[in-house]
Amino acid sequence: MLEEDEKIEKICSVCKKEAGKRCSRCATVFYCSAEHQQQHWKTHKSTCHPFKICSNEQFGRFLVATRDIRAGEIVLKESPLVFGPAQITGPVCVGCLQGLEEKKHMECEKCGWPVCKRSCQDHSSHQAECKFTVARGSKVSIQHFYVPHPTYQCLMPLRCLLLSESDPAKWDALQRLESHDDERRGSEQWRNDREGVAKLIPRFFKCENKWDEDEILRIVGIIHVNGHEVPLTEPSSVAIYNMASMLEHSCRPNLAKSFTNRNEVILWAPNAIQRGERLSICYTDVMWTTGNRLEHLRQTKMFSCECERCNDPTEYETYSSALRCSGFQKDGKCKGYLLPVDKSEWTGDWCCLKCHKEVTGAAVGQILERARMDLDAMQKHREDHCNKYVKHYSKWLAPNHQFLVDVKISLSQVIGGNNPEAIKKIPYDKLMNKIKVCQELIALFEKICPAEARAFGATRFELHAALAELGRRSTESNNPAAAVQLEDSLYNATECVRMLQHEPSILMESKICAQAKKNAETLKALLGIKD
Ligand SMILES: C[S@@+](CC[C@H](N)C(=O)[O-])C[C@H]1O[C@@H](n2cnc3c(N)ncnc32)[C@H](O)[C@@H]1O
Repeated sequence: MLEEDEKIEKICSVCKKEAGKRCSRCATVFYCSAEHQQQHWKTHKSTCHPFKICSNEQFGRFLVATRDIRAGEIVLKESPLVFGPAQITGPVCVGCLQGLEEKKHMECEKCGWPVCKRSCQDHSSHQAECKFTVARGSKVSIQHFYVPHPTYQCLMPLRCLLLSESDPAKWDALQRLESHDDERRGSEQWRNDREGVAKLIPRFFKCENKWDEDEILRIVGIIHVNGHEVPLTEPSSVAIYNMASMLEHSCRPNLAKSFTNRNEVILWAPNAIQRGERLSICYTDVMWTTGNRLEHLRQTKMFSCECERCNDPTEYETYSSALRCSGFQKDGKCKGYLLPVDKSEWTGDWCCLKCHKEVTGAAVGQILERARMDLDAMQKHREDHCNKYVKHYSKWLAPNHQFLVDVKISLSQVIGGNNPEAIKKIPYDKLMNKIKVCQELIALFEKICPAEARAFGATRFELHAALAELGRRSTESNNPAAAVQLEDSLYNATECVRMLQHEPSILMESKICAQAKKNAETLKALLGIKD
C-alpha cells in the first residue's frame, strides 16, 4: 500500500512545483520550501495525522501508519461529532450526563428534561433537543429514577438526527459511518430499537412525518457500530467520533484509548508502530476469552473477527480461553489444556491438546456458566473470597483464563491494599504472592494486549508498591538485594506513569498516576538517581 506512495509525484502543496521536503508529522504532503510549509500549516493542520485512510471490501475504511510512530506518541486527539446518554440508562443530566437522584435534580426551564444544575440546561449538546422538545407542546416529565428510562433511549439518536439541521458538516461525517443496516435488520436488537426508538421518537415528540422508521433505525445502527463508551460519567455515556470511528478492530490492538475531561478521545501508541502497519483498537474486552469476544463482535459490530489472536486458539501460548483436561476426567491426572475441536466454533465440542479426549460443548458450557455466576456473586474486594475462587476454579480453568485473570487483578489490588500503611503489615508470604500475581498478569498482558494501558498501569502500580515494601524490609535487615528491589520498584512506577499519563483527572487512574510519579521521585532520591 505504502509503496504506491513512493510513486506519488512530490509536488509542493502550495505552488505545485517540484518539492524536496515532506511534512514530518504526517509524511503525506510535500513542500518546495520551509516558507510554503509554514504558509500551508493553517489549512493542513486539521488533516495532519501520522496515518492515512485506506479501504477494502472486508474492512471498509481503516487507518494505516504513514510513518514510524514512536512509543508514547499521540496518534489522534479528536472531539466527538455527537455525544449523549447510553441507550439503556436511568435518568442522567442532559447537560453533563452525570447520573441523577430523584430529589436532587431540577428541570430545564424550557423543556423539562432533567439537569443537575442550572448551567447544564445551557449546555450546547442539549440545545437542539431542547428546542425540538419545546416544539412538541408539553414539557418532558421524568418520574422514575431508579430504573432504565425508556425515553432516554431516544436521546442519542435524536441528537444525531438533529445534527442535519444544527451542524450539516457533522451530519455529513455521521452519514459516512457504517450502520450495518441490512445485517441488523430482523435481529432481536433491531426489533427492540424499532419499538423503543424508531416508533417512540415520532410518538413522543409528536413529529410523525419528520423521519421515517428506516432513517431512525439507520442512525441507531451507526450508534451501535461506532459509539465509544465514555467512562467519564457515572453511568458511562456514548460518543461518536469521525476519524476514530475508522479505526479497525483487533483483539491485540496497537493503540490505547483514553479521554480528556472534555470528551475528546486520545488514541496513542504505548509501543512503537512501524510505517505501513494498520492502526487498531479493541471494540470488545481484550481480557475476554476468544469465544466471548467473537460472539460480542458478531452481535454488536456485525463481523467475524479473523485477527491473529482469534486465529491462534492458544492465544500466543497463554491458553487464555482454555480449560483444564483434569477437571473433566475421573482420574484428574492429565495436565493438558482443552480447546475447541473447531477453532471457529467455541460452543461445539472441545478436545485435550495432550491426551486428545473430547468433552462436549454442553459440559464446557456448564462449567463456564457456573464459574461466571460465582464470579458475579463473589466479593472481589475480599482477599479470602478471591483466594477461594482461584483455588476452586483452577481445577477447571487454565491459569490465564478470563475469569481467573479477573479475580487475580482484584487480588493484586486487595493484598495489602486497604490503606497506604496496610502493605507494611502483611506477612512476607503474602507480599511475595502479591508480587507473583502482578508479574504473572504483566507477562500475560505483554503477550495478549501490549497496548492495554489501563490494565498495565494499575498492575505496574501494585507491583511497584509491593517491590518498594520488599526493598524497605530488605534495607532494614541489611539484605544486599534491597537496591535491586528498589530499582525494580522505580522501573514499575515509571512504567505506571507512562501507561496512565493520558488518563483524565476525573478518573481514579489519573490519581494512581500522580501517586506513582511522587513515589518514583522518592525512590530516585533514595537510590541517589539524578534526572
Ligand atoms: C467502527 S467501524 C470502522 C470503520 C468502518 N470500516 C467504516 O468504513 O466506516 C466498524 C466496522 O468496520 C468493520 N471492521 C472493523 N474491524 C474489522 C475487523 N477486524 N474485521 C472485519 N471487519 C472489521 C466492520 O464492518 C465493523 O462493523
